[in-house]
Amino acid sequence: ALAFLARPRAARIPLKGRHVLITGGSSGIGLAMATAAAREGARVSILARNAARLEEARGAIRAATGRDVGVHAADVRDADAVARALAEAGPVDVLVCNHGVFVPQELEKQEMEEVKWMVDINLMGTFHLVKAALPAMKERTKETRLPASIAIMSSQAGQVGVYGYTAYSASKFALRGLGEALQHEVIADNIHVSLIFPPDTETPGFAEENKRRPELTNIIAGSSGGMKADDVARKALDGIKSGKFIVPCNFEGAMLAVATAGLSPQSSPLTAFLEIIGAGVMRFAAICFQFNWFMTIENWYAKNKKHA
Ligand SMILES: NC(=O)C1=CN([C@@H]2O[C@H](COP(=O)(O)OP(=O)(O)OC[C@H]3O[C@@H](n4cnc5c(N)ncnc54)[C@H](OP(=O)(O)O)[C@@H]3O)[C@@H](O)[C@H]2O)C=CC1
Ligand SMILES: CCCCCCCCCCCCCCCC(=O)[C@@H](N)CO
Repeated sequence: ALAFLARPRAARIPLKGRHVLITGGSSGIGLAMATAAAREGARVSILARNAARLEEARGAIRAATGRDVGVHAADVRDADAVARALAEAGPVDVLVCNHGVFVPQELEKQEMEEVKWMVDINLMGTFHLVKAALPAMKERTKETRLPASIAIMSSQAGQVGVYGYTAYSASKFALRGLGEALQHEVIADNIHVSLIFPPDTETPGFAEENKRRPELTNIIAGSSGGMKADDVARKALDGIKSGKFIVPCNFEGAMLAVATAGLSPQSSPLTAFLEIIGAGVMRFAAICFQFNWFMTIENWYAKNKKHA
């Protein structure tokens, strides 16, 4: 029955010879994805703010793959700049909205300016990109008759709220709402939406984050094993190519995907089956994880009150 029910229908989305545009492609996960996509024979464009870092990435990708990538300097917060960059880059087959910023801090201590900055880049920036890319993407799927993809980089902090991440988690949860609704709107044009949910990943951005990370954020996020950017990039591209809506990256991520399946689209009958069978068990696991996290918080506050 699930083979009949599962929607949208499974798709294979090839990368070879197609135009893949990756935001945040000058660093970390985005750079790893750009390199892997170029290696697979895609025509790759990368977009970020800093032109010097973009050129550096272009050199690194050329050294690693022998392929040249297009670079576009734009701030995703600037809708006009994004539209200009997309016009310059030409029609996209696979749009990867990977750009993102993260500064963890208890909300009480975090300036509203920093909260707005994270929401503006992580959430509003993704709206700007999709709006700018969609018209030409639709034309292109009509012409080529090949399925296209809009991939959005969330985070495991976009599946479960984590201490120190009120702003970041909010921006990443929001991307899921955007993605679920968008999938309804673009399926008629043969466009598949993928949401990617990595755990802590070794990147320049993560090294920066660690300088300011509250101890409790560290402990709770540590419930999921860390990954290397190349491995996240591999999982992300495989997920995109098979048109998966939810793309987990490690074992804990696979459990989280079942625990938070909700009303998400599911094209795989096998995964749908695992979600149905696993629902009760994973809810129990989730209760255990939350018990553990609340105990950790309680103990940490009891210990640190003495110093206050
Ligand atoms: N590393 C991790 O632990 C995890 C990361 N993620 C997510 O993965 C994505 C990539 O993270 P990671 O590789 O660590 O990040 P990095 O900080 O290493 O790289 C971020 C990239 O985004 C670009 N970027 C940032 N702000 C803007 C902007 N306003 N406009 C255009 N481009 C921008 C940066 O370039 P520039 O500064 O030049 O604009 C850079 O290329 C993010 O969405 C992040 O939330 C999810 C889970 C875990
Ligand atoms: C029911 C089963 C539960 C399974 C285990 C749950 C583990 C949850 C851990 C959440 C980790 C959040 C990491 C965020 C990383 C990130 O986005 C930052 N580094 C910023 O980039």
